[in-house]
This record gives sequence, structure tokens and C-alpha cells, in this order.
Amino acid sequence: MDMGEEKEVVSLGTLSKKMDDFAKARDWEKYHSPRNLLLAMVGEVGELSEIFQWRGEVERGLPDWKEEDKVHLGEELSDVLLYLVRLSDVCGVDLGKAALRKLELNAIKYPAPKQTDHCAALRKLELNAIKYPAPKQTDHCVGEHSSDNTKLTEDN
Ligand SMILES: Nc1ccn([C@H]2C[C@H](O)[C@@H](COP(=O)(O)OP(=O)(O)OP(=O)(O)O)O2)c(=O)n1
Repeated sequence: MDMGEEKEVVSLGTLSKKMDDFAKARDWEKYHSPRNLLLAMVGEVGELSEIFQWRGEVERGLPDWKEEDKVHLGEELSDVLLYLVRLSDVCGVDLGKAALRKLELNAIKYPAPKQTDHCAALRKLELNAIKYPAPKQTDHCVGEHSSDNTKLTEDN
């Protein structure tokens, strides 16, 4: 890399905003429903798959591919990403946050080999706590002053 050349960092938020601007400018928000976006994304996954179809296994880095094929690959990968980002946005899911949480879950579920077996129970507890978080309790939820008049006892 050239010393003066800065590698551009593109955030999911930037892509999400640009997709929103793109849809608004064309009055296409009405078409960008969750279901439509999901189907559009799956269609693009199909187009992405076509690039690899019948080639057999390919080497990492795609050293034998023509430049134009790599450009085409970048376009199809982008279509999938853009629809995924847009789908997350219209569903109200913070994709970056959700992906980081999922990475944490994956690391607990599939620990690196150096961890010993006696960590297994602890790992399982951590996994469960992330997967099934306790509901947030406020003072007025508990006891006699509960809004639905349910008095909580030790038995509950
Ligand atoms: N209603 C639409 C249609 C398109 N796009 C955007 C998101 C994708 O990045 C790209 C998809 O465009 P096309 O449907 O034209 O698909 P391709 O670019 O893959 O063209 P083709 O299917 O002809 O190869 O355009 C969008 O946001 N909303």
C-alpha cells in the first residue's frame, strides 16, 4: 500500500444511510418492505452462486480468475450486503451490534482448543445468560404495588 494511501473504512451505518437515501430519492420506500427485501436478497445470493457454479473448487484469493470476473463477484457480494443492511434497517435491527453479540455467542459455543474441560459449565452459563437475558425489573414490578395487582411471594 502506498504510504499516503488511506484505506477507506466503510461502516454498516454508512451503507444503511446510503440505501435509505437511494430509496427515498426514487420514492421506492414502499417497495422496501421486509419481505420484498428478503426475496431480493435471496435472488442476489442466487446470482452470486452462479459465478461459482461449475467452476469446481477455487483457490483462496482467486488467483486464476480474470479481473472482470472478480469485479463481477464484488458487484454480486455488494448486492447481497446492501439488501441485508437494508433489511436489517427496515426491521429495526442494529446489524453491527447483533453481529458482535453473535460472535460472542459463537466463541462461547465453539471455544478455541486451549480451553480446558472444567470451563465447560461456566461457558454454558455465560451462553445461556446472553441467549436468554433476564427481563429488566423495575421497583414497581415487584411486590404489592405491582400494576396488575399480582402480589409476588417467595413461591413465585
Ligand atoms: N427496488 C430496488 C431495486 C434495486 N435496488 C438496488 C439494490 C441492489 O444493490 C441493486 C439491485 O439491482 P438489480 O435488481 O438491477 O440487480 P443487478 O444489479 O444484480 O442487475 P442484474 O440482475 O440485471 O444482473 O440495486 C434497490 O435498492 N431497490
